[in-house]
Amino acid sequence: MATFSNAPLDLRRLLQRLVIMLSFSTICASILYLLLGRCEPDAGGSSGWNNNKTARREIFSAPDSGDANSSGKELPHALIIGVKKGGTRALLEFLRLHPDIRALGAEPHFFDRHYARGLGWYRSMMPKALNGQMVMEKTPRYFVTPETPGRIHAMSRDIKLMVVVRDPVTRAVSDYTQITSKTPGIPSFESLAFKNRSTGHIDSLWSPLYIGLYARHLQRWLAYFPLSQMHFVHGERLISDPAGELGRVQDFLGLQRIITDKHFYFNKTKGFPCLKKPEGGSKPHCLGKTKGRTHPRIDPEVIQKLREFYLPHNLKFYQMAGMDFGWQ
Ligand SMILES: Nc1ncnc2c1ncn2[C@@H]1O[C@H](COP(=O)(O)OS(=O)(=O)O)[C@@H](OP(=O)(O)O)[C@H]1O
Repeated sequence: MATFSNAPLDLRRLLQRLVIMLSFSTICASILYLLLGRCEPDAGGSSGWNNNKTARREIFSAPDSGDANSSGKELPHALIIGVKKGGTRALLEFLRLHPDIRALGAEPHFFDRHYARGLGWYRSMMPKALNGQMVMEKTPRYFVTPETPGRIHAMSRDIKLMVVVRDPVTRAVSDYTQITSKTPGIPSFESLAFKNRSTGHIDSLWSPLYIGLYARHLQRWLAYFPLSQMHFVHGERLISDPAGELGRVQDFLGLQRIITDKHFYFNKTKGFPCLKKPEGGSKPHCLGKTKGRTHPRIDPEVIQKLREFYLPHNLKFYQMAGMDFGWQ
């Protein structure tokens, strides 16, 4: 009798337990579903964050690690790609005065020498930047390294590229001066510039001369980037009118013109414009001894021959750069 009268109560308890167990398993299934990522929108979905991530992955072909800006560091938005001995250090040091620019001091040589280290390494080299600050570096060898344009394009197709252009003949002499400072006693500029001096056959593959074949190098960049993404800085004017050149560079970078005349003074001893107050410093500052070396005297006939050699080759370059360099 007692067993019979307790039966509905047991049934109720059993039902209650069943309901609790069912709810519990539904919750577990939902959690599992979420953890397995089944809730992601489909690939064609319009979630901005997700799409951006996919796009970033696609454009980076070098090995990468970690998300962008995970440590306040970002890949560059602009690069000074050349030319060697054009005035690239001066341009970088001047640009550092701008509060919206963060620039790496050393040359990382990522796209020409250390590409295998991957974009994670490259990013880790960059200075920390605040949101909205432009990150940049300079490696003058990029301009003449064949693989570089494609690699930079694979990282970012929107990157802004700057090239400091100097008279190719003076540039060659400057390059040679640097080589002799490191390796004294090498043959003269005049003898290295020619394969055969008596026939006048110029050795265009000699590195100091090869770098000055601006049109040839630019052609490789134009296979990846439109001319509008490149800005040519006049190397000689960077010395005679640094504020003017910097004004045009700031316009190109889409930045406010903050670097002006008031930042520079002409140091007569150095013979170059110097900074009244460099970034992070309080005293006037000129570039070091390796900038502004005294060039050796070169036979004027050789200088003339080199000018004649460069002119037809680089004419197209001067037209495309849209500047009157004055030494064409
Ligand atoms: N403000 C200022 N101070 C000193 N030097 C200046 C400046 N502006 C431009 N220049 C010229 O820069 C030339 C060196 O170019 P780079 O910095 O591109 O050289 S490097 O490729 O990084 O070695 C360097 O070449 P040389 O004169 O042959 O040494 C300078 O002529």
